[in-house]
Amino acid sequence: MFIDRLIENIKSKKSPVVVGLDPRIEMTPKFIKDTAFKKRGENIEGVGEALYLFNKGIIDAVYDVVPAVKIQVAFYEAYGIEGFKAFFKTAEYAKNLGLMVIADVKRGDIQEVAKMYSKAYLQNQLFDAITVNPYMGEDTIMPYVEDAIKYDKGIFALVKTSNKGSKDIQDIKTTKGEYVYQSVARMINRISNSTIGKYGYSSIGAVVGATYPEEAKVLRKEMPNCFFLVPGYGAQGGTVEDIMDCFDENGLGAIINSSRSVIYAYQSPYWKDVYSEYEYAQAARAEVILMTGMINNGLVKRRYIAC
Ligand SMILES: O=C(O)c1cc(=O)[nH]c(=O)n1[C@@H]1O[C@H](COP(=O)(O)O)[C@@H](O)[C@H]1O
Repeated sequence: MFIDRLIENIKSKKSPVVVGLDPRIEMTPKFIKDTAFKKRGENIEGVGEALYLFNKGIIDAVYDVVPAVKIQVAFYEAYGIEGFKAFFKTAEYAKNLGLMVIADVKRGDIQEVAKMYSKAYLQNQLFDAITVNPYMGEDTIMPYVEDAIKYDKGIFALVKTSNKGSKDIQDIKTTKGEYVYQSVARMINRISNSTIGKYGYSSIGAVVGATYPEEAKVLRKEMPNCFFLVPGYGAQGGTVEDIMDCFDENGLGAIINSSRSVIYAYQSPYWKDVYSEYEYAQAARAEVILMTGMINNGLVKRRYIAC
């Protein structure tokens, strides 16, 4: 089952860290752009090649220390077909090195359309899981749930997102006296009952932002079946302390995504005097190892089991 494989990958890598492959061409090291543009031209094909080469370097540097990567489709979709090629090639490269691949596509639409999104990603062997947006209602996420079960995949449904404006809608009080995100959490936790693995978690998980630790603490209790995908660590301000309540006492229950803080670690004040842009991938590895150590340290301090 997807969730059991994810947990076993976390245990074997001793890390709950997910590297977010969200590459920006303007932040790509010059030596990579030079190589890509020489090969494919200084055009959209060259951009696609540069994004792929950048990702390949990061994957080579981290595949043995993290369980999964998350590839946010917008960074590729922006470059049309060439961007999509880089997206799929990146997924394939990561998969071949044993990483689990989360396609961050945040889909949501009426059932008939959702079926096609599900066909595109959950029925594609390159992807282990996708992110979905459940705010259009239960019927709209059922095609993903059905495919997750049928094709042994996972989904992470947005519950409490990391952005500032997540309060605008998600924190509205309902007539039942709870927040909208709690109603969504209840719906997802109920649906997740249909596919529980041997560690007690479901392949139907939730996205909970690192930037809302109080809400995460409540949600950990209200969604006992659901593994959390936690974005917002690092660049968006989430800290180790902020994510601790996303875990259970066995050190399970959450994977922590960091995109910018890892892939551009070589530009950060912390690493910029240590690694040059030629060593961007080593810097990403150093950052991932540091992040893993800090999280495991935090878990041990709580007397939880480390990953
Ligand atoms: O679903 C997500 O992954 C997601 C949900 C959310 O609430 N907030 C959020 O930032 N994300 C994603 O997590 C990543 C965050 O990137 P960094 O801020 O660079 O670490 C991006 O790929 C976002 O699309």
